[in-house]
Amino acid sequence: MTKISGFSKFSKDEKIAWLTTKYFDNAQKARELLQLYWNSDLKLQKLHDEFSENTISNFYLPFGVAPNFTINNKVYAIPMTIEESSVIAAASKAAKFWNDKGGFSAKVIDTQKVGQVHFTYAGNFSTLKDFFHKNKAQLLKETENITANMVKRGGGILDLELRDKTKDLENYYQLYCTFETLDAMGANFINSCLEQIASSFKNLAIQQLDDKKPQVIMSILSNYVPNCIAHAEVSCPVADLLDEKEEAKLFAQKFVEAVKIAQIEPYRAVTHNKGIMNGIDAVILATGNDFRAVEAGVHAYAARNGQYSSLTQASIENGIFKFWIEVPLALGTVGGLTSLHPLVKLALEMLGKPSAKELMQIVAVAGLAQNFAALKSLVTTGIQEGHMKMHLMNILNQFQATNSEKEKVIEYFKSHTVSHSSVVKVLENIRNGA
Ligand SMILES: CC(C)(COP(=O)([O-])OP(=O)([O-])OC[C@H]1O[C@@H](n2cnc3c(N)ncnc32)[C@H](O)[C@@H]1OP(=O)([O-])[O-])[C@@H](O)C(=O)NCCC(=O)NCCSC(=O)C[C@@](C)(O)CC(=O)[O-]
Ligand SMILES: NC(=O)C1=CN([C@@H]2O[C@H](COP(=O)(O)OP(=O)(O)OC[C@H]3O[C@@H](n4cnc5c(N)ncnc54)[C@H](O)[C@@H]3O)[C@@H](O)[C@H]2O)C=CC1
Repeated sequence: MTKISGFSKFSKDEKIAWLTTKYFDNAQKARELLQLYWNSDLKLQKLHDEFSENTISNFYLPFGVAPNFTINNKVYAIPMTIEESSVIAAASKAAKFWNDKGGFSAKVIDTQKVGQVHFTYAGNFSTLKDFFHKNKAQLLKETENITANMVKRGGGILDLELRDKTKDLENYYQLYCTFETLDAMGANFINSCLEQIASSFKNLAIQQLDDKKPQVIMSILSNYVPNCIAHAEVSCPVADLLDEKEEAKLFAQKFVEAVKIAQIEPYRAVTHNKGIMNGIDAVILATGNDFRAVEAGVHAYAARNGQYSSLTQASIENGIFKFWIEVPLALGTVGGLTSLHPLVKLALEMLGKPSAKELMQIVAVAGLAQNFAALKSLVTTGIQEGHMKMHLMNILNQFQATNSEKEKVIEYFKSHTVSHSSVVKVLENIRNGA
C-alpha cells in the first residue's frame, strides 16, 4: 500500500501519473484508458472534473428513455440512467400496458422536510422549555437573512419545536425544525438555517441560562421525510388485465398475493423494493437528484411500522384491480446539479421542465411501473425469461463476440431460454464451426 500527503493539491495529470505508476502493472495502458473517457470538449470536461474532487476521468452510465407514460392524462418520455439490463424495457412495457387503461394517476400528499439541531443539556427540563419558548421567535428571526428569498417564493421554515429525547439518551434534546423548500431538495438551505439557529441558540443560552449550558452536538437535515410523500396508482377491471378472462383473474389474484407476501416477509420485501428502486433511482440519477438521500429515506419509510415492508399495495375490490405506491421523495428541479449537468438539463427539458412536485409524481410512477413489470413477470413467466433476453448482449460482450457471432446467437435464443452457460455453449459451438 502506498500512502501520499498532498495528493489533493496535484494537478489532474500529476494525480494520474502518481496513481498509474504506483497501482498498475502497465501505467501507460491505465492512463490511456482513463484518457479515453475524457470529453474532447475541454470546457465540458472541466465542468465534470469540478463536480467532485480528485477526478481523473468520467464514468459512463447508459442514459435511456422509457416512452409512453401517461400520468394524469399527460404523456411523458421518462429519462432513465441505469446500468442494469431489462429495467428500461420493463418500465416501457408497463407504461404501454397501462396506456389503454387510463394510464397512471399521481398526486403529492405533502412536501415537508425536516432538520434537527441535536444538543445535550444537563439542567432542568422546565428551565430549558421556558428558555426555548421565550426565545423561539428570536431564533427564527435570526434566520431571516437566509430564508428571505425562500419566504418570498412561498416556502421557508414551517415550525420549530423543542423535543425531549432523554428517555432514549441521557441529556439528549433536539430543536426539531420543519421546512418547505418548494422546487429545491433543500439540503443546503436547511443546513444553513439549522446552523444559524444553533449559533443563535448557543449565544442566547450564554446570555440567559445560569450554570448549565446546552452543548450543541450537530445541526443537519434529516433524509427521513415521511411527510414528503408522492402517491401513484393504476387500476382497471380485472378482466382487462389479460386477453383471457380466467387467466386475468388468476393473474390478479397471484399479483395481489405477491404484494401481500412482500408486506409481511422482509426477505421478499427488500427484493420487491429493490425492483421499485430500479425505476426510482434511474430517474433520480437522470434528473441530477441525490439518490443516496432518496434511498436512505425510502428504506427508513419502508420500515416505519417496525418491520421492513413493501412500498406498494394492491387490491381487488368489486372486480377492480388496483395497485399503488406511497413513497417519500425529497427532490429538486432547481439547485444541486440540476442547472449544471448538461444531460440533467436535457432530462428535465424532456420532462417538460417539471416543478419538484411534478417530478415527485413522475418518479413515484416510475417506481410503480417497475414493480408492476417485475411482479407481472414473476407471477407468470418468471423473471429470467425477459431479464436474460436483455442481459444476452452483456454476456456476448463479455466474450468479445463479433457482430456476426452476435447475430447468430440472438437468432438462436429467439426460440431458446437464455442462461449464462447456454450462451457460452452456443458461442463455443459457433466458434468451433459446429
Ligand atoms: C424484459 C421485458 C420487458 C421483455 O418483455 P417482452 O414481452 O419480451 O417484450 P416485447 O419484445 O414483446 O416488447 C414489448 C414492449 O416491452 C418494451 N421492450 C421490450 N424489449 C425492449 C428493449 N430491448 N428495449 C426497450 N424496450 C423494450 C417495449 O415497450 C416494447 O414495446 P415496443 O417498444 O416494441 O412498442 C419483460 O420480460 C419484463 O418486463 N420483465 C421484467 C424485467 C425486470 O423487472 N427487470 C428488472 C431487473 S430484475 C430486478 O432487479 C428486480 C427484481 C425482479 O428482482 C424485483 C423483484 O423481485 O420484485
Ligand atoms: N444529507 C443530504 O442529503 C445532503 C445533501 N446535500 C446536497 O445538497 C444539494 C441540494 O441542496 P439544495 O439546498 O436543494 O440546493 P442548492 O444549495 O443548490 O440551493 C437551491 C437554491 O435554489 C434557490 N431557488 C431558486 N428557485 C427556487 C424555487 N423555485 N424553489 C426553491 N428554491 C429555489 C434557493 O435559493 C435554494 O436555496 C444536493 O446536491 C445534495 O446532494 C448537501 C448536504 C447534505
